[in-house]
Amino acid sequence: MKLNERGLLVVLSGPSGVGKGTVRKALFQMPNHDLVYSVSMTTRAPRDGEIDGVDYYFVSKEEFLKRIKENRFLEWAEFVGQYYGTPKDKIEEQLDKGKEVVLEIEVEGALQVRKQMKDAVFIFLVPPGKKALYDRLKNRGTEALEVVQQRMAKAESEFLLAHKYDYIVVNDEVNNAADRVMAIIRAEHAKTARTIHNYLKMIGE
Ligand SMILES: Nc1ncnc2c1ncn2[C@@H]1O[C@H](COP(=O)(O)OP(=O)(O)OP(=O)(O)O)[C@@H](O)[C@H]1O
Ligand SMILES: Nc1nc2c(ncn2[C@@H]2O[C@H](COP(=O)(O)O)[C@@H](O)[C@H]2O)c(=O)[nH]1
Repeated sequence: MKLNERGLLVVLSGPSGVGKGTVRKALFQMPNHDLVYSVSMTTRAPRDGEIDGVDYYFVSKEEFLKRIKENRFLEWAEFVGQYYGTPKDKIEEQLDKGKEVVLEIEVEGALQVRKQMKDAVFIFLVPPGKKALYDRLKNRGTEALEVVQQRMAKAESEFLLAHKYDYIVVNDEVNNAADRVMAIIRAEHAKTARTIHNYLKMIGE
């Protein structure tokens, strides 16, 4: 194994509706990247156009709870009445292949990952303002107004945890935000800590 071969785990997080999915898709359209997206599992119903295995793995609550018991998630959380989790099976394999693995997850789950994956980079996406966040959530039109309010209330507590992240990126304009995230990924990839991790792994420590 070469010293810099292992990939970087990138945790893209932030309040619902800030634009994590939109920015992530812009990121994946950039040339010359080695990113792979970690498809999450959820108990919520698919939205129009969402594809099982692409946007999420959609499962029943029973199936999700069974997988929690079997310890098959890197992290999981209950978010406004539904379960969401990161299947752990492919993550290490992809990192060992040198891929940058992108998780797009809410705050509670991100902080669980922080405890386990010391080499990961944590990015908190913020909106240009709370009104913009509300407008984005409402105009997306995927949730009832009551759920939009619940997600906005959740966002209030999530903003208080932004200091636990390595970077805060403002999603004012999608391509600008994606450029900032890519700059972070490139800079973090080059950091010495990962080289040491890989060196220890290489010599079997
Ligand atoms: N920079 C931006 N300017 C204006 N609208 C945006 C911007 N980024 C995203 N949006 C819009 O905001 C809405 C929410 O975006 P998106 O679904 O990507 O958010 P999210 O953070 O992934 O949400 P969730 O956490 O609920 O999955 C979408 O309708 C999207 O088109
Ligand atoms: N902790 C986790 N959170 C996740 C995961 N996958 C998605 N999410 C986050 O949940 C909320 C709601 O998502 P939505 O698709 O219903 O709008 C949002 O913040 C997602 O980023 C996951 O695997 N773990």
